[in-house]
Amino acid sequence: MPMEIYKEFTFEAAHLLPHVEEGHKCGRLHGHSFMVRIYVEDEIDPHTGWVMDFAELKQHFKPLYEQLDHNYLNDIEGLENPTSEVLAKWIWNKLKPSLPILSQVYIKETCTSGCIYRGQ
Ligand SMILES: Nc1nc2c(c(=O)[nH]1)N=C([C@H](O)[C@H](O)COP(=O)(O)OP(=O)(O)OP(=O)(O)O)CN2
Ligand SMILES: [Zn+2]
Repeated sequence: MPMEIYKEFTFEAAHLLPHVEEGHKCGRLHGHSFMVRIYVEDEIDPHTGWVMDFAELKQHFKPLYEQLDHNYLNDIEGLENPTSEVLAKWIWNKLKPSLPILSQVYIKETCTSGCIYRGQ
């Protein structure tokens, strides 16, 4: 029976959304405390009793965290229009090749807004 586990990260970043209509609040430079959850799904290893060490999951996300945290997202290649949806796909595409059991990327941009991406 497969099990899904996750590791949660928070990072601070600034952005603006370049394609919103004139006067939209998100067209102005502003920042968020983003929350990201990385989910993986696989069988539980009968010896370790886990799907994957949470610390290993953290290692996978570390290079992306370093790129994102305290940065201006629009300057990052692939994040020129940094909506939650674009960010979720960007993280997915970066992680999936080295983390094939990746099952979901969850982004929380504000207390009340976010998105979930499960690949195509
Ligand atoms: N589908 C999307 N809509 C919006 C995104 C997005 O990434 N995807 N982003 C924004 C802004 O970046 C904004 O910072 C977050 O939007 P919003 O939830 O409207 O922010 P508030 O905290 O001001 O929400 P209230 O519930 O109205 O207080 C906009 N839309
Ligand atoms: Zn925003």
